[in-house]
Amino acid sequence: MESGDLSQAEKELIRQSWATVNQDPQHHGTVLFTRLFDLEPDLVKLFPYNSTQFSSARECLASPDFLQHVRKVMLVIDAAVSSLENLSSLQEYLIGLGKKHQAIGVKTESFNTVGESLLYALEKGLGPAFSTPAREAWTKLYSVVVKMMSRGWQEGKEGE
Ligand code: HEM
Repeated sequence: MESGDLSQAEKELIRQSWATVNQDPQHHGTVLFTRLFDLEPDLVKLFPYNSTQFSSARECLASPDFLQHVRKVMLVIDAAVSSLENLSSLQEYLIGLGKKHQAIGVKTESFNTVGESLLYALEKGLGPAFSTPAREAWTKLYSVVVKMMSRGWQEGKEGE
């Protein structure tokens, strides 16, 4: 799907909701990852900073290194929201990012769980303002991001 599939009204819903959530990316990003680890607890093992694995999601979520990753994810989403008129400008970057995550050991299905967790965090952050059309718009946007990352993931897999 290309960015042209998002209507102007959908782009506006995305911008509005992100303006609220992005006031506190650390908090909403932590809500996202808390949900992600509830849904897929094994993902905690893929964050071995300084070669030591966290023994629990709670320990991982409290680590400054991990919080940097939360920040990185929120920055990628912010870049997507800022590039709604031209999402293909992010293509090369997202392909590279997908390749990197393949090397780290992330499965493509986990990208979808991140998407679910993002919707969860938006819902928690926005409450009733997170309308059904807003949810649909975000689902479309995130699927463009995942599609590009998955392409890179596949390239990484084939290059093994
Ligand atoms: C599916 C679960 C994910 C896991 C287990 C995971 C894990 C990791 C790990 C271990 C690193 C390297 C250490 C670090 O930079 O903190 C990393 C880097 C990174 N991740 Fe993730 N990640 C996941 C999802 C995502 C998603 C969905 C995004 C963005 C939409 C993302 C964005 C980034 C960025 C921007 C970097 C830095 C890449 C660089 O250094 O060039 N990650 N990730």
